[in-house]
Parts: sequence; C-alpha cells; structure tokens
Amino acid sequence: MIRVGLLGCGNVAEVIAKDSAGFEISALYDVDFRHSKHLSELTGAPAFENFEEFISSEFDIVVEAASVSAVLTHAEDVLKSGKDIVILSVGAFADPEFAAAIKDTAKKSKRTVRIPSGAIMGLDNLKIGQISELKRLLLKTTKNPRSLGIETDEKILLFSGRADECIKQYPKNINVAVALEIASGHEVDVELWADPEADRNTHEIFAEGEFGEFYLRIRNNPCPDNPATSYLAALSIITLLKNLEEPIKIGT
Ligand SMILES: NC(=O)C1=CN([C@@H]2O[C@H](COP(=O)(O)OP(=O)(O)OC[C@H]3O[C@@H](n4cnc5c(N)ncnc54)[C@H](O)[C@@H]3O)[C@@H](O)[C@H]2O)C=CC1
Ligand SMILES: O=C([O-])CC(=O)C(=O)O
Repeated sequence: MIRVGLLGCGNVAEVIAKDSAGFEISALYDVDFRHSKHLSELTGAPAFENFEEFISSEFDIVVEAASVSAVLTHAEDVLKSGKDIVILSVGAFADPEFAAAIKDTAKKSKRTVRIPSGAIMGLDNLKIGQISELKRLLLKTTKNPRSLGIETDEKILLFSGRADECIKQYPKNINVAVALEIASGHEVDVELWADPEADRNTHEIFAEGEFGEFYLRIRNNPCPDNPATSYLAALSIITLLKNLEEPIKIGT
C-alpha cells in the first residue's frame, strides 16, 4: 500500500486522512504542531515537529496541502530526498524560476511532481493548448467575501488581470488559475469576484481555440472548516492517490 506523508495538516489534509482508502497516512508535518497532532490522533501516524525528521521518515509520497510558501520552501528538498510529491498549492509555479528549478530537480532525482485537478474540472483536455492554438482562456471565480478575508454588502470585482499577479495577491484562493496555465501552456486571464450571496465557490472557465469553444461552470461545496477551499480539492487528491498504481490511465 502507498505510504503518504502529509505536508500541511489543515482542512484538505483532514478530509484525506478520514478517507484514506487504498493508501495509508504514514507521516505528518505542519508548522502548527497542534494540527499535525490532531491528525496523528485520527490516523495513528507520527506527527513530526521538524521538516527534516518528517522527510527522512519511511514513506513513499508527500501530499502538500499547506500553502504556496510551503511549496517554495520544501518541494525541492522532498524530491532530493527521493520522494514524489503531489502539490495542491500550485500557485508556487507562477514563479518561473521556481518552476524551472523544480522541473530540473525532478528530472535529476528521477522523481515525479503531480498536480491534481484540485477545485476544477476540465483540466485534462485543456492540455491540448500545448499543441494547438488557444485564442482565449478566462477563469471567473466567485467566492463569499468571508473566504477572501474581506467584508462587502455587494458583489464586487476584486481582481481582473493575469493569473500570476492574482495568485500573488490571493495565494489561498486562486491556485486553480495557475493549474490552468500549466495544463494549457497558455496565459490565463482571471476575474475574482466577492459575492455576499455566494454559498459555494464557483469557477467558470471560458476557452476558445483551434478546437472550438468551451464553457464550464462548477459550483463547489466548501470544505467543512474552511469556506475558501472547495471540498472537491480534497476528493481530487484522494482519487489521484487511489489511481496512482493503476495500469490503465484515463484522461489526456
Ligand atoms: N489547487 C487547487 O485547486 C486548490 C488549492 N488549495 C490550496 O491548498 C492548500 C491547503 O488548503 P486547506 O487545507 O484548505 O488550508 P488550511 O489553511 O486549512 O490548512 C493548511 C495547513 O498547512 C499548514 N501550513 C501552512 N504553511 C505551512 C508550511 N510552510 N509548512 C508546514 N505547514 C504549513 C497550516 O498550519 C495549516 O494547518 C492551500 O494553499 C490552498 O490555497 C485549496 C483548494 C484548491
Ligand atoms: O478551493 C477552491 O475553490 C479554489 C482555491 O481555493 C484555490 O484555487 O486556491
């Protein structure tokens, strides 16, 4: 059975820990020890107080569900330690130097970095953007102001512009935009809306290119304790882990 080390023991990690069918949680690390301790009580896996001890312990793959800064700080060390990594805080890849360095380290270490579909759908076939012209790719995300750490009584456009700029301002809320860029190989325009009426996290994707047109709207239920994070993001990682060793791979 695949042994997983959780880097970040917050909301997403807790959903994963409660539903670890087909894999086993074997190590836990969080900057806030209370969080890793809590998941340790739930899973029986050891909680480590420092990253070096965590990464030197016995398991196969790191699942990062922490923060963009955790990825920037630790992802290379994970690969160098001989472990694969699943990265949910994919916004880290908006930094081109980091993206190039991680690719290089993964190649040299013969390790794999996996980016799950996270809180959106449609990512797999948008990869055709790597070989075929995309004229337009727009992500329109709408969340409750509470999720975005602001207060407003009316629906407002918080950001309109490039994905790499948006993730700098909202590193906890718009990782999906960077996932779209990596998959499609194309710049993504982003609109981020705060809507006090919103009870779900809505992502709308508009794409137009040589293939035709595409529109997708997903209205995600939030995670139980973090309304900014969609429950789907955790399900996406559980499914990725479940399929890791399947001999037949589906999707582009
Ligand atoms: N790609 C996607 O589609 C999505 C990405 N995300 C991202 O996934 C991450 C996890 O989301 P949640 O579980 O909801 O967040 P959360 O805030 O509930 O949990 C994050 C945990 O990571 C810990 N942490 C933060 N920085 C750390 C570091 N440097 N080292 C170790 N631990 C650290 C925190 O103490 C906390 O316990 C966030 O970065 C979020 O933005 C969330 C949803 C969708
Ligand atoms: O969970 C979501 O709906 C999206 C999200 O927070 C992110 O992309 O960072």
